[in-house]
Amino acid sequence: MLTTALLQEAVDIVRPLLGQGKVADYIPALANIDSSKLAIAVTTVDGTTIGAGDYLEPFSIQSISKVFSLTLALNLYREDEIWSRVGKEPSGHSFNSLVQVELERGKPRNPFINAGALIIADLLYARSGAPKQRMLEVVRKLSLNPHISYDKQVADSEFAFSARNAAIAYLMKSFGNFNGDVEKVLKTYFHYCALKMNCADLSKAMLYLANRGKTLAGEQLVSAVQTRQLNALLATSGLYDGAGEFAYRVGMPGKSGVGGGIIAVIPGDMSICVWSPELDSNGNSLAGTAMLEHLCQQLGRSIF
Ligand SMILES: NC(=O)CC[C@H](N)C(=O)O
Repeated sequence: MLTTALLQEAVDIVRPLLGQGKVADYIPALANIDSSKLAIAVTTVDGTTIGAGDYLEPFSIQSISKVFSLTLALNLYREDEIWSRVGKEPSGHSFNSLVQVELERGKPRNPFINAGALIIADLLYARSGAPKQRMLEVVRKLSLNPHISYDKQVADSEFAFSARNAAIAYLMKSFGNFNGDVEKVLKTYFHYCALKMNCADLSKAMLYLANRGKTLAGEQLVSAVQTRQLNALLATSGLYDGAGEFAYRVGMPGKSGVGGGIIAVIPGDMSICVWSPELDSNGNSLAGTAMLEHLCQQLGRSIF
């Protein structure tokens, strides 16, 4: 049964794994994080949120933001306008790979690797006035927390070390698959990555994925069919090159970020967020995955 005690048990059981992973160090703002943080929160479709560990402490959500941006794009564009520019297939390459973009002539495999998320940011930049402000409004509304904000230091630091993402964007531009000004779109993308949220905020914000598109506040954000499609993409591509391992061990649609957060969903039931900053070799939270594995075993739940 889902109880706070079960969540506390998940936190306690993975603590010995600390030290086995590696904190993201491509920018100083992330490298300096306290690697002993451990947190889990769950929001159920009846609207209840429970948590354990450091679940009220905000962290950098990083690539988890790619779920919000794709959702926003689905609100602003017809499906064919999105899927003509980015695919729906697992990449089989690291999340920030350039090679595949070159080989596949500028069309990224899916919206959850960096190249694909940059296409989505390009779309949002083109059609939503003030795309940074819009995103803030959306996540604040989804999590019922008006205090969520961007971590300026992380956003600026990402931009200062943006060579690889800039290279990906320019390469896509060279193939005619990138319309906006690269630096402006990059800044938008980095701000999304620099959103600061805690596990409770994220589990609440992702409830629509477990609730046929309906948010915690009761609004229909995307249709039930779009929700199913989002979950399918998360199950196949949300954990990058670790998606197969994650499906095997956890068996839920999910999305990770290099800040050490992972969100996961049991459709019809609950949305979950875990956080532990140390990452495995695919860039997914090592102890976070183990917490989810423990939870799904104890609950006897999986989508498979
Ligand atoms: N996997 C991630 O969380 C990557 C996000 C990171 N800001 C990047 O663009 O490289």
